[in-house]
Amino acid sequence: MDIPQITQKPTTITFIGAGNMARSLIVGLLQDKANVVLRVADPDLQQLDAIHKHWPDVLTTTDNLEAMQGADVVVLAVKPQIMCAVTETLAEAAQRSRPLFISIAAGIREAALNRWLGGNQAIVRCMPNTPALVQAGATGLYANPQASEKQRSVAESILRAVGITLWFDDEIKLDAVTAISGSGPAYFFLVMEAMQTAAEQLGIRAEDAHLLIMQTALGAAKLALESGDMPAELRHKVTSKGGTTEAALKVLTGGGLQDLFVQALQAAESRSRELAAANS
Ligand SMILES: NC(=O)C1=CN([C@@H]2O[C@H](COP(=O)(O)OP(=O)(O)OC[C@H]3O[C@@H](n4cnc5c(N)ncnc54)[C@H](O)[C@@H]3O)[C@@H](O)[C@H]2O)C=CC1
Ligand SMILES: O=C(O)[C@@H]1CCC=N1
Repeated sequence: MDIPQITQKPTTITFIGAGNMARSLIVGLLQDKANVVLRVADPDLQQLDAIHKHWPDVLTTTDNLEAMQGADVVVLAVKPQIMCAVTETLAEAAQRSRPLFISIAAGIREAALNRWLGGNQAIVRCMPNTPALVQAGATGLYANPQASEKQRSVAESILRAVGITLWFDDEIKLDAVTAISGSGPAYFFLVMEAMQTAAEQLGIRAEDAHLLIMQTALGAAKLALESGDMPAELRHKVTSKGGTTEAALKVLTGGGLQDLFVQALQAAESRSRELAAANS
């Protein structure tokens, strides 16, 4: 991967928080053989050990400030509920060293982060999703005016190591992105679970049903991505007149599936706004 260098040296990226999302980004960066030095800080020694065992070159520490020293990029990968407490302890150092901050936290606005970090910081907010764990993520990004073009490129390169990226000029759009792709994997998993239960009720063995459903989900996504046809067109191609698919789709649409999705995504978007208001 071609990470644009902020300095002539490798880009030093510090992760504050060594959980699932941080680990997926670390794997992506290492697999891409990016010219980076990686550091991770987390108070949980088990999390640090898990990283050290697999990737001994990644520097690990329980001290956030130590990890941040001299870093070009600081990725804030802790839960939203503790973001305020964590960033306030980084503020003094941030005012001196002025790294690029990348926040992956759901529902924490740039203005709040900036204030907690002492103000006038370069910040990129991202909304990734869990398929980042297998380098198939989708991430929406927003940069504040303090972030330079080079810093935006660095942020994009880091997130591109785990999937596709899409920029938004308006931060508020990240609430919708959270509802669509941030939470989105859960919607598809729910469909898989529902199909699994139904298949077993039709007398198919659990492991056989699982295999058929996973491969069908993978195949449908691949076809939708690669065929050039829109999903509606692909659906029509599966649906023979008077056939089995038509019988099933009648039940799903008759039950109000499309409207349920509108309501579900609206609920997720509103919740993202509520979280932002509660953490501002
Ligand atoms: N799970 C998901 O689907 C998505 C999560 N996110 C965001 O990613 C962020 C991280 O989520 P996960 O990785 O799933 O959580 P996680 O719980 O796996 O990781 C959080 C890590 O932060 C560490 N931590 C706690 N206190 C700390 C402190 N004071 N300093 C440094 N580290 C500390 C914890 O020990 C833990 O290892 C969250 O803000 C979440 O909103 C964003 C998009 C999708
Ligand atoms: O459910 C949540 O709040 C987080 C944000 C997107 C995915 N998980």
